[in-house]
Amino acid sequence: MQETISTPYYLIDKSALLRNLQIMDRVREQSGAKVLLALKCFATWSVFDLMREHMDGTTSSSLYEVKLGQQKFGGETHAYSVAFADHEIDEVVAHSDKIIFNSINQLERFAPAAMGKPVGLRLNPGVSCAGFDLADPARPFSRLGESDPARILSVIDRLSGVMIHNNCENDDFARFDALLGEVERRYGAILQRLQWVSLGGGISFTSPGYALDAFCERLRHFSSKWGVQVYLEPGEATVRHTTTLEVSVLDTGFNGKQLAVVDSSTEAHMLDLLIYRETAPIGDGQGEYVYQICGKTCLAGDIFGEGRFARPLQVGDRISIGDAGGYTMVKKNWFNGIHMPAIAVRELDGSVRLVRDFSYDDYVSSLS
Ligand SMILES: Cc1ncc(COP(=O)(O)O)c(C=O)c1O
Ligand SMILES: NCCCCNCC[C@H](N)C(=O)O
Repeated sequence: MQETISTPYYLIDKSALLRNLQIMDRVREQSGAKVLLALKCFATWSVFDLMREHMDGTTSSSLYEVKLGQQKFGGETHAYSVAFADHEIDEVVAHSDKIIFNSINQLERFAPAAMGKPVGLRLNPGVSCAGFDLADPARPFSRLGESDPARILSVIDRLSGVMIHNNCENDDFARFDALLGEVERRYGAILQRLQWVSLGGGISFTSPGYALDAFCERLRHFSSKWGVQVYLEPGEATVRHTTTLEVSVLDTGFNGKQLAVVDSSTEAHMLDLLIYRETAPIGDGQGEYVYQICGKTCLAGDIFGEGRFARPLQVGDRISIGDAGGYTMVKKNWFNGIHMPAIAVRELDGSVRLVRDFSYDDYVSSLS
């Protein structure tokens, strides 16, 4: 079946997803934390049937995400946004179990609309683990959350919890532990007044070798010390190494390096590679023929990375581009009018199912 699906398409492997989800189960059980999928990273609802068995719900960054979370995932639905608009707030409240405001201004403006639902505030502790300035919530002049303990204490009676997201791709438990310690030292007077604390996403606890037992113990200790329900909001950790972008070679060439142009694009289909100046894992890393795999847009730097192959590439050869689950499908766009990748799922029994494809009509209807 897989060979009959036309490229390009994203292929989500449920068995690989299940491996990450089983780690979610272990963390939930061992630590007592609740685990919410961060929809900003991955919102492909065709696999929510499997995910919802191993996660407690979703968290969101917008009205549309909160609605999707409630309607397609279920469980506990957290609403957060850097800024809600007046015309959104009633719908946000209607579709969520908790509303987390980014600022005290937003809290004061909208908390009366919360209809008695639990209200939270984003706390920005001013310290973080983020290798990219762009994704560092504690960057100078950050707009993400409130930092001043006195200001937060001034509204504490209106809060049932706080959300702290200050990690990005942090696979070092010691670093996580140290950051959480700093939060406890600086914000203890706040933590002791709360019922729940969300520690956000960006913790790579599904990565091979992550100190899972220590992580769970740390979360359990934090929870019992402050008397709070802990939440985690993993995006990337949920879907890392579960999804490929399947493409075909359209042309080959040589310009100091062997080049292969494929029927996809970084900018349109794996945008984070450009934003964060990274390359994708390509193929199985075996073989003596090295190719630079290039996208087909006009952008000179539309390059996925380099891959090794067992034989010279030819037009029509299929290639798998790895790690295409997080921040890909949610960011895809119609740049250059190139064909939008379909979405397929490899089920647990190995069968592959096409769950969505896109056509010229979708391109036309995305504009007017
Ligand atoms: C508030 C919040 N929670 C969770 C996440 C998910 O982060 P990650 O995909 O790195 O786990 C993000 C990322 O932007 C976030 O801003
Ligand atoms: N792989 C390159 C870094 C990805 C950063 N992910 C961003 C996560 C999230 N949007 C955040 O801002 O924390």
